[in-house]
Amino acid sequence: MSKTLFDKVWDTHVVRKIEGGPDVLFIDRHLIHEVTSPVAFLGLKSRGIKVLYPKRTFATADHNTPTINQHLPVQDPLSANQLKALESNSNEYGISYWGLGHQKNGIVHVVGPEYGITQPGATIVCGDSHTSTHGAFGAIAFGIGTSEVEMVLATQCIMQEKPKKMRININGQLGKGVTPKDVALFIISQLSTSGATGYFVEYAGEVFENMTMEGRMTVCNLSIEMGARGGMIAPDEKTINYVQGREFSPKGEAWDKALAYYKSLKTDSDAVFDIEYSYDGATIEPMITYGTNPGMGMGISHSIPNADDVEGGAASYAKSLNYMGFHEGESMMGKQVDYVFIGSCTNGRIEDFRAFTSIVKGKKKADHVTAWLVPGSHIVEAQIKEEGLLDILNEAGFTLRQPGCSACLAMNDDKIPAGKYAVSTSNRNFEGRQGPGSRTMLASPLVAAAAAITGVVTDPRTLI
Ligand SMILES: CC(C)[C@H](C(=O)O)[C@@H](O)C(=O)O
Ligand code: SF4
Repeated sequence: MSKTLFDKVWDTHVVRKIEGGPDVLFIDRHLIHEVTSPVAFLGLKSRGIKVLYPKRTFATADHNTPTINQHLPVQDPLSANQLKALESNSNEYGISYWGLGHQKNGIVHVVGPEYGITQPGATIVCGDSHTSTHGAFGAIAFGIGTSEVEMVLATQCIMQEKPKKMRININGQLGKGVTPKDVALFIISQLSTSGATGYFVEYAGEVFENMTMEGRMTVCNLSIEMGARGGMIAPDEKTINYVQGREFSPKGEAWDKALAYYKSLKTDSDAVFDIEYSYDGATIEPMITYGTNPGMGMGISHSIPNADDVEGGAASYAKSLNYMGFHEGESMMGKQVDYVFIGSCTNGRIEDFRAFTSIVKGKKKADHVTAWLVPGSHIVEAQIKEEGLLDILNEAGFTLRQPGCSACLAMNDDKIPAGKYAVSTSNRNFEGRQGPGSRTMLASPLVAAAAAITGVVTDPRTLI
């Protein structure tokens, strides 16, 4: 029978089928961080259970970590406790632990691919919704809850209902200044934040084929923001070149075997999806969000829609615009910007910093803008320095912080103050997401750079 990419990976990992119930899936790699793992370990301890395959689990500290002075002790007691718990649990159970200050430390979804933990055709889970990022490699990767983290630690398996299958096809060429982030925000604006609920998405077509691995990660990362269980892209030469030779990638004979598997990971031409959507890449503009969920996005040259033209209740639409201090029919161009944040597992990779730098080069940061530039990992941080980007950024009035989730969810000190406007390359613009009362406009690194230079929302195409 014809199979989709998703079917092929799923079926390879089913250890047991429960009649009328979920499948039991083997999990190849399990990523953990300080927020969602402590309670899972407590559960193991209370039941006297060991971690079945500690070498398949990898721990990094990212959500609560400061992005300056990482050599100093963490002040906030809750964060300090969670970080301590991650360290002691990892040590106790023989799990690789990349804590604060460790050379491999960084955002879980950035370091996973960098060290080859992420593999094509693998099953990857983490107690974190943006685990969908790893689908960029043709893996089935999804976020799980804390009780499931405990289940995976104990059994290396998880019980899952097989989701429905969606394919999103985008062909054509992207225009100038249109990045993978814009593609993702465009899709979410079309489907809404619940449009893919219950589905696992495959992204297909020229636009995704032409993307770099970093770009594919950005797209898959945002799958969860339209409600999907995850998103994936078939591995190709680019994927294989990226993966080969990384620390935790297979080597020697194991690599040859893996390669044969990777090459089989394509949707059969006559395979059927439960639903398909198709768009023309040439119609996508640089995007920006104007509301309080990632589906409230539009092409930067458009006007904020009228309540009548959007799905969902008028009352919640009005509440959202009111929170943002925006009005129906307005242009976003020229809107005040107080903060610019580039970073997160969505856009904290080297390519994002290259894009940001390409715009700010030879210009100066607007005086009133506070800019937080936060690399996703130490590798990204080192690349920024090695490639000379840091010099250009410093010259333009920017400084670089240390890796971590930072203002993406503001669990550390990087909080946008109440009422202030941030153009952010992260993934969520919920009320208070970047700090109590903060107002977030999600956008690409190019839009963020244009805002940082001009101090207002600006179409980056005018600066390229
Ligand atoms: C803290 C964690 C559970 C959460 C998630 O699952 O996504 C966080 O990473 C986020 O982005 O909101
Ligand atoms: S960078 Fe943001 S979205 Fe990604 S894992 Fe951290 S908090 Fe979650």
